[in-house]
Amino acid sequence: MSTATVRSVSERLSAAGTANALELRGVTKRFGALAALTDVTITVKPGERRAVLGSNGAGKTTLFNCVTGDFLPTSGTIRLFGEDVTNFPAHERIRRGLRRTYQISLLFTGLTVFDNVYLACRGVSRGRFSMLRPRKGDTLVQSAYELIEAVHLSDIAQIKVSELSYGQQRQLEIALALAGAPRFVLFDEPAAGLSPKERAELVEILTNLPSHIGYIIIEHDMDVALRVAETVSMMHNGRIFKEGLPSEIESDPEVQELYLGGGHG
Ligand SMILES: Nc1ncnc2c1ncn2[C@@H]1O[C@H](COP(=O)(O)OP(=O)(O)OP(=O)(O)O)[C@@H](O)[C@H]1O
Repeated sequence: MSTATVRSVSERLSAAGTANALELRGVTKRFGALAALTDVTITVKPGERRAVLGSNGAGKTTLFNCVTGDFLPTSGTIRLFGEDVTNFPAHERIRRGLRRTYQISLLFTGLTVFDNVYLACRGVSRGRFSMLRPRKGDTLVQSAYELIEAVHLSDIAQIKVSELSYGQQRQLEIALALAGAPRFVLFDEPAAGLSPKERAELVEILTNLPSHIGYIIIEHDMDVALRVAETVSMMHNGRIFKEGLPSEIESDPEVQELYLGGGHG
């Protein structure tokens, strides 16, 4: 890692607060006899960008589902910005600044890019049941346009989602996840199905997110993951077996054997 990168990372971390963004301690999740997660302990600092990598069935999605509250862990604790949220429902975690994207699309394809983002902004703000049309000067309108710009879709803000390319739809999904000023985002395979050009754009979008927003990215594309993450956790069979900097992970023989050479994905 270069000196410039190290400096910008530490500056960002100190600007983002003191409590850890996310802390998992001894998290186990069983489905009947199957342990999808076993004794998972992870600490992510505020503003930190972490990749969680591992082969199919390693437990990555289950990890996300435990963090969001879609699943309750069988044992262990989960803290979000210092608060124990282990038994909190998903909406309480969203209120505390947690967001996620999904592998499946949740877009309204008959609406425009702007309408999708505006509705997401309304959905996480007060007065969301108002039937009034958005007005110029409305702060939510401004927020929606800022998010659209952040994901490089300004030129097509008034285009219907059904007319967007697959890559543009994935970019829009990132904008939806960013609605309502999140502090921590879980990105679930955002590069899946993207062309090389779209992947490069994704890398740019993620690396240019506001500095206080930390995230975990699950990604099968090692190249994307290692470029957008500052730290990496490797999973196998429901356990974290290695953590390190992208450069350390990339050159680690055990990782190479289990993941890079093992026909993952
Ligand atoms: N709801 C569920 N009920 C039963 N078993 C489940 C459930 N969800 C996940 N599993 C099992 O838990 C294990 C971990 O699955 P998980 O989806 O978390 O892995 P993953 O690392 O996300 O894999 P992939 O990269 O293929 O998405 C797998 O053996 C899977 O079959």
